Amino acid sequence: MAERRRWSEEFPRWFDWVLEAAGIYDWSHYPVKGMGVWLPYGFKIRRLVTDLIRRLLDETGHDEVLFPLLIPEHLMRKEAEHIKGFEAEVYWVTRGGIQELDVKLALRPTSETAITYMESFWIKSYKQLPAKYYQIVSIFRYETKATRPLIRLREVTTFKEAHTAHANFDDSERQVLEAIDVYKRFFDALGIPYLISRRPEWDKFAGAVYTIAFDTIMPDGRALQIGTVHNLGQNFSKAFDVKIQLPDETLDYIWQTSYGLSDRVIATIIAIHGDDRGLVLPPIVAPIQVVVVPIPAKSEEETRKVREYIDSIVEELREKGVRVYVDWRSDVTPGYKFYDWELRGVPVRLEVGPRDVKNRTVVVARRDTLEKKTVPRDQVISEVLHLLDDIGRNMREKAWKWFRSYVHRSESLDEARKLLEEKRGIVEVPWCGREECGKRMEELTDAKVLGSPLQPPEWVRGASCPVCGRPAATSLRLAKRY
Ligand SMILES: Nc1ncnc2c1ncn2[C@@H]1O[C@H](COS(=O)(=O)NC(=O)[C@@H](N)CS)[C@@H](O)[C@H]1O
Repeated sequence: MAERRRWSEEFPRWFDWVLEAAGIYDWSHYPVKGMGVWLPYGFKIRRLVTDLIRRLLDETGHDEVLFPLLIPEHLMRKEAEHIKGFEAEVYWVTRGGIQELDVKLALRPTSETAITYMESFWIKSYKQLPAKYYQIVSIFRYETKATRPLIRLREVTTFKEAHTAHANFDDSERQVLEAIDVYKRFFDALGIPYLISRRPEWDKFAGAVYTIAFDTIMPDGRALQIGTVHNLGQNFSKAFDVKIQLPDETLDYIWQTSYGLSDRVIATIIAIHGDDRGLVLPPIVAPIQVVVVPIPAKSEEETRKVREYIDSIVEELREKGVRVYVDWRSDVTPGYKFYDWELRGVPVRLEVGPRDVKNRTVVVARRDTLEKKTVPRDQVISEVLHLLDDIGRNMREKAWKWFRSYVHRSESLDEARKLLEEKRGIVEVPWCGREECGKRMEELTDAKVLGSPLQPPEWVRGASCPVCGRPAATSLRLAKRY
């Protein structure tokens, strides 16, 4: 077992250590750069995370679909901005067996081209709209910046991409707001803090009219883009000639949005909630929510009583839908088991030995605060249910409190640069709204622009752009980014 890392001091090494030590993901052995293997325990977490986003999308009228992985070159090239933006990242298949292919096939970097092409056959009338599809698939991008497990992959194995079609611009704008709300509920359920920004014109999704992004802050203070919502306007529907008949019998191209999440969501659950002992999992995505550790008894009789006592607790918890596991291993000590299940982030641990059977008690330990207490047997179930709810809330509040301490405001670029240099995080400064000033700010602070709040914030009123001195129209957020 690689020796422990400190979450707070050496986050990147801690992250690599915990992915392997907790059995989440094997990044170091697979012989293709930017690609790793989901291990059994990690895959169970991934399944619970994808179940959650599926529920939120299904409840808001989306239908899950599945498109081919390969996109022929002529489709990839139809939307000029799109291919320009992805040209440097697309993997191409050029042979089938010993045959050279006459048409190069792209491994999908995202699926707007494939989906809009198929919609040109399917969608003819406004009566069929809105059409709201999503898929959770692998996408491939030949990332040239440093690849990192779950954070910057070349095969993005948990890519949830939603694609919607609408009869008019207003409907597509409403869909953008719905997508933002779905992502808020998703990240809130996982206790992941975020700032929502409209990306600047020079950093929007290739082919979009505009991009709205969710950014969080990782333990090393750098910002990470964890979700994006794009209004695509009619850029793709014009390129693919997807026209509908409107109520007044005229024809028009459809209006589209797309919004995506990836393995990064799981990276932030691990990174933001983790501590020096390892994972701390939100109960909603914990494969094991309660682990029971029997304390060995001396006699056969006592062992039998402990087992019966535990079996009755487990049965009652399972009846309540709690995911419970009893660690009956006989070759390791209770202490080792405590370490092992803390490393795997199990939210609640019950310790049960002969003394507990005699006193009709159970020792209950919570993973987030590491507090332990002895609870009477007849209160165990209600105590566990309360804890699972309280742990989720406590983790979310703690993460938001930490996040807010990393978000600053400043009217001086010099101060902003120093803040980002010394503490990292996100610094918000007044901005006139002009691109050259935004880009100049990136240079002067040696950071990247995340974008602006969706509405101009009150506090910039009367402030001036620190580059050109013009009155600020809104604010600009700067951060060291992944
Ligand atoms: N190389 C990568 N590794 C891991 N996650 C990534 C990678 N590239 C992008 N992502 C994540 O995937 C999300 C969606 O990607 S995106 O390019 O912004 N948007 C799209 O592809 C649109 N078609 C919406 S699905 C991003 O917000 C980011 O969180």
